[in-house]
Amino acid sequence: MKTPFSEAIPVIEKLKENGYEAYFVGGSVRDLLLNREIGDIDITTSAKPDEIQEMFPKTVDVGAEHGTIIVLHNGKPYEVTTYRAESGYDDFRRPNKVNFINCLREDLKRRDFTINAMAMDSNGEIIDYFDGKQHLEENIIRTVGDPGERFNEDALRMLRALRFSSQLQFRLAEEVKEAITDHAKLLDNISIERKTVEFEKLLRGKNSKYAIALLMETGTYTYLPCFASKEKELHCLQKLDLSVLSSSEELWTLITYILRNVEIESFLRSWKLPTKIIKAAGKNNKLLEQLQANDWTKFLLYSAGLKSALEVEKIRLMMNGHNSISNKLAELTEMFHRLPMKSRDELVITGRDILEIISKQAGPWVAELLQEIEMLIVDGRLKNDEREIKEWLYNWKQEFGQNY
Ligand SMILES: Nc1ccn([C@@H]2O[C@H](COP(=O)(O)OP(=O)(O)OP(=O)(O)O)[C@@H](O)[C@H]2O)c(=O)n1
Repeated sequence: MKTPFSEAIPVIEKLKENGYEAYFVGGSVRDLLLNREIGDIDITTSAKPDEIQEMFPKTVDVGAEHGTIIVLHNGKPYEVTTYRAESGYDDFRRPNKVNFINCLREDLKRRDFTINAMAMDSNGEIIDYFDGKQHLEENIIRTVGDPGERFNEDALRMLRALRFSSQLQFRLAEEVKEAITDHAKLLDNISIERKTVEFEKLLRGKNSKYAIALLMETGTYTYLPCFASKEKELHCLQKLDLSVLSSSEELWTLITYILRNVEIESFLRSWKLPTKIIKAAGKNNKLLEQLQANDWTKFLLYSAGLKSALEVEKIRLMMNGHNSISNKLAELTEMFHRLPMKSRDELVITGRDILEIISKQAGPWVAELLQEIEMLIVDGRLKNDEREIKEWLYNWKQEFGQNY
């Protein structure tokens, strides 16, 4: 049977044939031992970036200065990174100065958590210098060595600790929690893009409730854009089962809905989110507002479109503590499919047709009339048929035409 690892073995073998050491490392080894779905496969090696590039026909230089080259094998990308070693990456440019053979331990020592600091050779043998396996069994997150040192090397690791606690449903070791509390301020130096990725994963993990509690307990939440005084809102997020969310659009719609008083666009821009998400959250919040007064009507569903309608409905159901969300969403989907028309593109007449029949000067009234026709069709009171609509327009002209 092909597994993500067996497909990657030729990459390791090639490195070894050329006299280098090479191992699987990091998250993929952790996830294999946890029986979780395997994400990206990372390989660590004693070969230097230029040597990796020479050995494989298809490579992408994604950060040779940090020792990382992507190797494409059978169309799949593998991140191949030269051992991180004490002497630093600078030595890649002076290839004869360092010999990376036997530096695996050094490499693993520089990783964030013991559960992420295991390697696996091409025979499936696990190399575990820092008790990662034991900590996996104990469901605990511990740093490799001193937590303060690891967080000083990269402050994002503090948010990673919280995100893993949520995704894997692991506890944070007491000394890790304390070090995060002491070093939280270092998060000021971390780019917002990196924080956003971790925050999303943290919220969408299985134990977001615990991770949000940790955000508050360690004070790290104050280093997230616009969250400094939002304890009440974080408590609110904590009460929800966020694992039902299936997209970033849904997540950020929910967050902005809970925050209520923020200016949505500038808030989301401060998280450097893509325009697509900013637009969706803005539109969805307007819908949520409309739905506070009334339930779905055919026309509201039509105007929203199925994608937004489902996003919004899921959030409404979550907030109301509903426990049969998928049934309700299926009902709404059915209601959408029963609509006589699903989008304006399907409308068989245009503003030009209206002008021809009514023969008055163009103005906002044309768009208003088009919308009225759309509403009647969506409501099932008029057929989306050219002849019928034109007949309706002639009648309209007779009745109201003079007043326009
Ligand atoms: N700030 C970081 C980021 C990553 N790593 C190391 O690099 C590996 C790969 O990192 P990444 O791909 O970001 O995360 P994964 O652990 O693979 O987890 P996931 O794929 O679920 O994001 C980690 O396992 C860890 O050993 C680290 O030490 N410090």
